[in-house]
Amino acid sequence: MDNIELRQIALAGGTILLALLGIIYIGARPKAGGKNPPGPRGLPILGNALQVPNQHLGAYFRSLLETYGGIVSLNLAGSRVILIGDIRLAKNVLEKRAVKYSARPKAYYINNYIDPEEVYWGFHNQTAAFHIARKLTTGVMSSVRAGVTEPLQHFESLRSIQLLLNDGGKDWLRHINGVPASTTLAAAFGIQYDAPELKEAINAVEELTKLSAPTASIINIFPFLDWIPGPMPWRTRARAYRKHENELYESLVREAVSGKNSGMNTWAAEFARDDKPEGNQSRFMNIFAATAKTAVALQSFILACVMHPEWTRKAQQQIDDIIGPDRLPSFADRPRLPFIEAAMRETMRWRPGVRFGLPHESTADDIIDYNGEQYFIPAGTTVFAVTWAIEHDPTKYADPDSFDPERFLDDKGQLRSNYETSSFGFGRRICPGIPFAERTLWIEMAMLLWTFNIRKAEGPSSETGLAFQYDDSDAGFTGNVTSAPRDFPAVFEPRSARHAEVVRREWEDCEKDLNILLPAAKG
Ligand code: HEM
Repeated sequence: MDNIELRQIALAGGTILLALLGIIYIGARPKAGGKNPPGPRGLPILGNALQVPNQHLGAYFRSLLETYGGIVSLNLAGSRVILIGDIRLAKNVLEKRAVKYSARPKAYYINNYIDPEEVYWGFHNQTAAFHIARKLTTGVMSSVRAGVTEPLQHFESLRSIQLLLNDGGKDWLRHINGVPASTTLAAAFGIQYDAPELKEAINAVEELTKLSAPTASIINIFPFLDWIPGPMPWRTRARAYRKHENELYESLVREAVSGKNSGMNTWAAEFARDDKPEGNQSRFMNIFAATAKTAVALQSFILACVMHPEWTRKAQQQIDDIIGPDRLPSFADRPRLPFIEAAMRETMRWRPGVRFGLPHESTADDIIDYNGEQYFIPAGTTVFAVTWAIEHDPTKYADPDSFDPERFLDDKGQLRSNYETSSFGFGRRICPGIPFAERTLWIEMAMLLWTFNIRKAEGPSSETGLAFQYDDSDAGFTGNVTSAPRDFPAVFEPRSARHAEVVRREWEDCEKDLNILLPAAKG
């Protein structure tokens, strides 16, 4: 849903509403028993639509929450939006009242053309299909929790580390992005990191991301245009995408279930098994090609190493004390390396990849109590839990823009027990991929810190002739639904010749065959 342009959509939506219906806007009025949450004053008809920026929506939402408190109401040309900037309230609404707050707002182009069969179940409401897909995902994630994918995740991280060693970080973004992409697609479909299908699957997700943006098609704004018969551009593009996508995923699932990858314990094989009560559900596998959010977290981690290197010395000290210079970290070391865990939590807090979560939609009228006030939330309200505000609440996180993993550690250097985060969403729609994402992040961060000192590139850039200006403010990040650091150079220096030699040796000796890394269950 990148390139979101709420303002344009709301503006056009509001205008068309007026023109077609000729109604006089009466505003989103409070009902008996509760008032509207506070928010900026809007215009007649358009409400706040003209105030909403096209980019950096997360920053705008955060500034509103700082001005008005932990809950803000916006009226986008008649559509009601609630922003939440307080984790207690987010849990109270999206978790305790999940029955009312777990739908997704509908998008015309996605629902009617891009994904009419609702296989990308994260976009859609809680239908029977959604419950089946979610249950199966919880099932594969329980084997992830049990460690089934850890050998694969260890291998993929080691692969990226030796690539970084070989080029000193010249192509670091590609190597780092490759980790979540090939780990997820191997676990899901058994795709090898060098298989052509990997690139194809990533391209298909990129196209889906574009097509699912609210601005992807004029019919999101003017659905009545869809009455025009014939080969309109939105139909042609969606049809081409669907055809290519169906062929791609059918072949990925076929290879995983009965073809060359069928010797592996993949999620596709699990979804396709027809001896379970739900039968073969492999059509829900497409969603697992999305790996961007994990990649963004790794990019932000590299930015934190480059711009705020002070903390890396402490992390490396702990790694040296526990592991020493003769081997790389492995998952077995995780309980003894709380600093890495804290650095991972701080990365997710400091520059969350999804700055205002994914929208939930309420399905029944509700009244919520907050700070002594009662607020009325009508059915059909879009609710955003704004991570960018929640994770930067100065009453909870001192100096919230500084990168400081130690805020998650107690006096003895152990992890504090009260950890909670908004970065993965809430309630019935909370990210089901957390166990997999966390393992990918942890092992990659541990290996990077063991092997390298990661620093800024010095000297003038060959392209501009000027020193590169590093920037961790909003301007240094893309301002879409997924907020990633803009490209920046980084140098990956091995901490010693010994460290480099150990990486090369472990890479040479490690198991590389996915059939062995992900063995199919016997019997
Ligand atoms: C650092 C990495 C990740 C982040 C920050 C992240 C974040 C999120 C967020 C914020 C949501 C929306 C939650 C809500 O609506 O309340 C979500 C949904 C989802 N995520 Fe993740 N995610 C990550 C990695 C993954 C991975 C690795 C997978 C799968 C292997 C995954 C699968 C999903 C799915 C299927 C949904 C839709 C759930 C639903 O609608 O019920 N995510 N994620």
